[in-house]
Amino acid sequence: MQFYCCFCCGKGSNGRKKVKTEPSWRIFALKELHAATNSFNYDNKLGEGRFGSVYWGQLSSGSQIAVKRLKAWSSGEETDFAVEVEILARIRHKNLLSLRGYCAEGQERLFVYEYMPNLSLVSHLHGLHSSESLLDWTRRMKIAVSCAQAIAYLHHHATPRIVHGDVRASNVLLDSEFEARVTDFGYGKLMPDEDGATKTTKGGNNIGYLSPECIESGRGTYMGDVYSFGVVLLELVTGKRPIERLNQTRGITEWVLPLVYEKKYGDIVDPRLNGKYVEEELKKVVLVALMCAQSEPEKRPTMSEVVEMLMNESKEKMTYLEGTPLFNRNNAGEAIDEISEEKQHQKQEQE
Ligand SMILES: Nc1ncnc2c1ncn2[C@@H]1O[C@H](COP(=O)(O)OP(=O)(O)OP(=O)(O)O)[C@@H](O)[C@H]1O
Repeated sequence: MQFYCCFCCGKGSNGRKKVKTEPSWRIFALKELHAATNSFNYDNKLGEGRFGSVYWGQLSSGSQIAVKRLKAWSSGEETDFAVEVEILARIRHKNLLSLRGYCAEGQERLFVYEYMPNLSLVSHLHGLHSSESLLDWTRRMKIAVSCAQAIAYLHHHATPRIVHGDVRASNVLLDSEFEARVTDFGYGKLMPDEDGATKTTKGGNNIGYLSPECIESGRGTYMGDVYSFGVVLLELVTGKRPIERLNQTRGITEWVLPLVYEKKYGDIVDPRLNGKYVEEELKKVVLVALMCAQSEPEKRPTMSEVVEMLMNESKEKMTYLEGTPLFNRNNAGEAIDEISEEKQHQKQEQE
């Protein structure tokens, strides 16, 4: 697992003193960000989320950035903001979209990120790029593994360890090589609600991604992230949204499970792939996804186990897993009960 150090100083492994290099993040002046984004011009706007609007920009060095301009900020929390941002900025992994810096002037609070030319996974599955079918099977597998590695890094290796709290397809950005760069981690800590609950678990576009226990408690958890990642995996291979609202609301797990009982994996896969996928890999992703998206948190694997399974699990082990109760028709009643319970929670959340 590769990660980068923010500051290179002190001695290297060969004992020679290293040259102190520029930190990989810094504080930006508001003036500089105004110049980079053409004064936050509407034409530069990439989109809008719960925390603010995101603008494309270009620094005088030529490098492209994405600037998130946060909504109204209460000035009383200035010190906390700087401290928390500096902690977040030190969390670096090749599949996390780390901060390049921030700006805190007057009432303005802005985050500066590297610009991701292939935008988000959601734009390829359901949005702007969905008709172009740029996500072939190889790319989808690469996204699955790199996204899992990023979340596993947050859970098991980052200091401090971090619950993402808002794992979903719109928070999986894609770099020029179509590798995942997971974003929006740590926001819950930075911007808690008045009642202390993390905003990331409240309302918004995360319906369908939240585990039953996170809906219940209003807080993100490690195992809640695992559940959400399972939903993202299913979305990635099926091309379907996490929740369908046709005659009735139906979760993606509810749609996939009966097809797994029937071993109809070909009916699960995104038709835009035109049948071009690796069957064993598809089976592996679907089974791992369903293990992650179980209602009971203690039954879910950890993110490091997920990475291990996605990367190394043998065909034999997958065949064995397929025979376990979770994927067995005899267990169908129980599994559907669990899903209905989850649906109930989601309905309550909507109300
Ligand atoms: N670094 C980036 N490079 C390219 N596009 C980006 C970048 N960061 C965000 N975007 C795009 O900007 C838009 C808004 O992003 P933002 O993170 O604010 O909202 P969101 O994740 O869609 O929703 P929410 O904030 O409610 O979780 C999204 O369409 C996202 O794809």
